[in-house]
This record gives sequence, C-alpha cells and structure tokens, in this order.
Amino acid sequence: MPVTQFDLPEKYRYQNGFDSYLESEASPGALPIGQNSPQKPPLGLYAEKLSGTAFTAPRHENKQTWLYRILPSCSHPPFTELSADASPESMTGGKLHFIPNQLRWDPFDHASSEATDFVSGLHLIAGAGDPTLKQGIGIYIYAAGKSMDERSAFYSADGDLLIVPQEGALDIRTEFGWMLVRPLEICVIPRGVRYQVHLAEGKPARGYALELYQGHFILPELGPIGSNGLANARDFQAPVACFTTDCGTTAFDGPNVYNVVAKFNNTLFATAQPHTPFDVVAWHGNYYPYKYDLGRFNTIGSISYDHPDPSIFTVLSAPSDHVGTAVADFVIFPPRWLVGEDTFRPPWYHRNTMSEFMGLICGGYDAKKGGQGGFVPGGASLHNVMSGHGPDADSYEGARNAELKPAKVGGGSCAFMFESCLMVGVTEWGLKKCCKVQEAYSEHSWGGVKVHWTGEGGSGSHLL
Ligand SMILES: O=C(O)Cc1cc(O)ccc1O
Ligand SMILES: [Fe+2]
Repeated sequence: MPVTQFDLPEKYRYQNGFDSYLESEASPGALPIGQNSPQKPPLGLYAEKLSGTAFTAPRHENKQTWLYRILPSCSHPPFTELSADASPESMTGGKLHFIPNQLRWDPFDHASSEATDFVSGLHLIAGAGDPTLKQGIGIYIYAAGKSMDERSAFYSADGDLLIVPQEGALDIRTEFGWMLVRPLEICVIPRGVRYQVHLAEGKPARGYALELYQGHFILPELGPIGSNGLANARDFQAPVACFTTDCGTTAFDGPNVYNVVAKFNNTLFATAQPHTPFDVVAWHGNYYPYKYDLGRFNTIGSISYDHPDPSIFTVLSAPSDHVGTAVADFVIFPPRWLVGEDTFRPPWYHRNTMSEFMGLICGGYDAKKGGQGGFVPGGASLHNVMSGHGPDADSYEGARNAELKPAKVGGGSCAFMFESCLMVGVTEWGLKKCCKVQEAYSEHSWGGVKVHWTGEGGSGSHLL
C-alpha cells in the first residue's frame, strides 16, 4: 500500500516543490494578506524576516522567508562560548590534514553513550575553506544515542546542512514545522534555521552530513535530458507550520529553560531563554527546510556503450562561481540496470580534479568489495584531488570477464558521493581519533591489480 502524507500524523503533511514560494499557517488568519509587515500583524504575532541571500540578490537567486511568531528570535540573553568539553574539537574541526593518499574508513561507531544527541554527536571528518569567508564545505559524521532535549534548539550560522541518515530515522522539529527523515531520505536545513533532532522510535541514529558555507543547493541542469528526470522538483517536501506556546508575558519573563546552541565559525555558543524558539505560527517564503526520498530519483544511464560520468546521478548541486563546477554535488548510486555492450561496466580507473567523499547507506557498491576491511554501510572513503582510484582488483577481474547480459546492479543498495571542486582536508578526528581508517586500503584494493599487457603490437617504433 503506498503511504500518502495523509497516512502520517498531521504534523507531517508536507508541502511539495523545490525552491517554490510556499506558505503555511497553523492558526487560520495568522498570515497577513497583501503585505508582509502590517502595523499589527494578525493574532498579535511578530513579523520576522529570515534572509538566505543578500537583500539585493537577483530574483532567481533571492531567498527569504517571513516568519510570524509569538516572540522575535532576538529576545534572548547574550550567547556565551561553550567550554571545550561541550564543544569538542572533534565537532568543530581543529587542524586539517591535506594528503594525497586514498582513504577509507570502517563503519563509524554509534554513539558510545546515551548522553550523546545529534549536536554533541556531530564529528567534522573533512572540510575545505572557511565559514567566515562563506567559502567551502564541512563534511560530518553524526552518531546520536538520544533525542535532543525538548527545550533545546540548534542552529548553524556557518551554512546549509544536508543530512544523509544511514541508520535510524530522524524526527526533526524546525521553526517551520516537522520533518521525518528516514535512511534513504535526505534533508537540508538552511543556515540560521533553529531545529531539534529526535530519534524516531528512540533508535540510535548514525549518518553523514555536508555543510555548505556558500550559496544554496539547486537542482542540476537537465540539458538534453529534457524537462523531467533525476530528482524532480515536486518530490521535495517542506514542513507545514507547527508551534508551541510556552512564553510568559514578556520575552525575559520566567526561568531560562530553553537552550539555544549556535554554531558560529565552527565554534559553539549557547544561550538560554524563558520562551520556546518553536513559536512560529505561520510563514511564507522560499527559504525553508526540505526533505527528499532518494527512492524517487529517476535514474538515467547509457543504453548503448561505455560508463557515463557520475554527474548523471546528481541529486543536488551547490554551484561555485564557475559554471558547471560545483563546490559540492550530492550524487547517489541507486539500483539501476546496466546494459552497455562491449563495455567495462563499473567505474573506470580515474584521477579527478574534484575531490570525492563517498559513503554507503545500505547494501554494496559495484566497484568495491564489502565485508571486513571493505566498503561497507556506515563507512566512507575519500579520493582527493588527483588521487588515483577505481575498482579493486577482484571487482576489475569480475567485470572484465563478466557476460554482458542486462544486469541490475545495486539492488537494495545506495552509495552516495559528496563531490567538490575543493581540495578536502581531513580532521584530526577523521585521521586518528575515530580509529576507523583502514591502514591497508590501497594495498587491499589495488595491490593485486594484474598486468594484462599482451606484448608489443604494431611497429614498435615508439621504443626508439
Ligand atoms: O570513484 C567512484 O567510485 C565514484 C565514481 C563513480 C562513477 O560511476 C564514475 C566516476 C566516479 O568517480
Ligand atoms: Fe571516483
């Protein structure tokens, strides 16, 4: 039976569309009509604008949302920087190591303690650039053993966060409403949006995330593919407004029981206020959190010969200032048919001017062995700028000798890649403290690659 949004609790009645202009009101009449900021907004609410681009950004890039809330979000005591204990270096970065070696990680540990929530369980594994310049990316592994406290909220001033759950569904309450994000689904929480992550059904959660310090994700151009295909705009889902009302008679009335944690230049700050930050009764705009079910991806590939570039599997792209070159592409490798004739079907051996960070949500990957020491769900790999990589020796031999019948690859599997034009550095946590780096990755994968050369052909004149 297909699950429609009406089979889910009311808080999950999403609105559909990518980069659409949406509006939602949890109380009838909360949205002003015909203007954004009336002298007295309806229902005694405050109007607050949340900008995702410069006010003057061109129309096609401009992103903003008007929030209608019980109290404005400025009404909080000052933030103070969290201690090193509460803001561990594993989360905020520290030194980055830029190294040309291919790297692969065993599956990352689940949260070691039930005291770890989504925020304290975020580990920066790799990154490039600088949030203060609004340039670059951060790549995270998260592992949470408990839900965030009902009275806590988190936001990042550093960028938009793309979350890729690998195990355990996340029930995310945002200022804009709720989103249930399960493995094989993803979501994006824009810069500045406050949210609270719960573990759906209380199950521990683990996954990957990419923070985009510059710009926003777009859908890739479709070129000759035409007007549909890959990730279709209508399959992206935004929350509907949902609020709570806990507040006194003024902003600072009552005990400071609501904690708000901010990530600001990869440093954590906290404040506490008496009123809930989840008090948005209505909103309208095109700057909002959204989710997407990867199962809806319309996968396209070669129906004649040769293995196409993986860009055909791009779900979302964060462009740099140079057309066709992404600061980050989010690419998936979903189940698909391979029918190429006289073709080496898995990925070719290659060196890429882009860096490739890969993870595995479930199943296996057609160019890499699974099992102990292989590429397995919950693990990762990094092939940095110009670091040679490709199928491991066994996968190569298998594909070289395979009978080329139409074959479905990746059934029950989904690998993904964060591909970036930037050279990516690995954090201390990623290289050492996580204790997951596979020391023998290169030898294990390519040590046994055989020479198939059949000897000199032609005139041999080039031996001169
Ligand atoms: O390296 C990888 O496994 C990712 C990848 C997949 C593919 O089909 C083509 C190029 C590429 O980098
Ligand atoms: Fe690659």
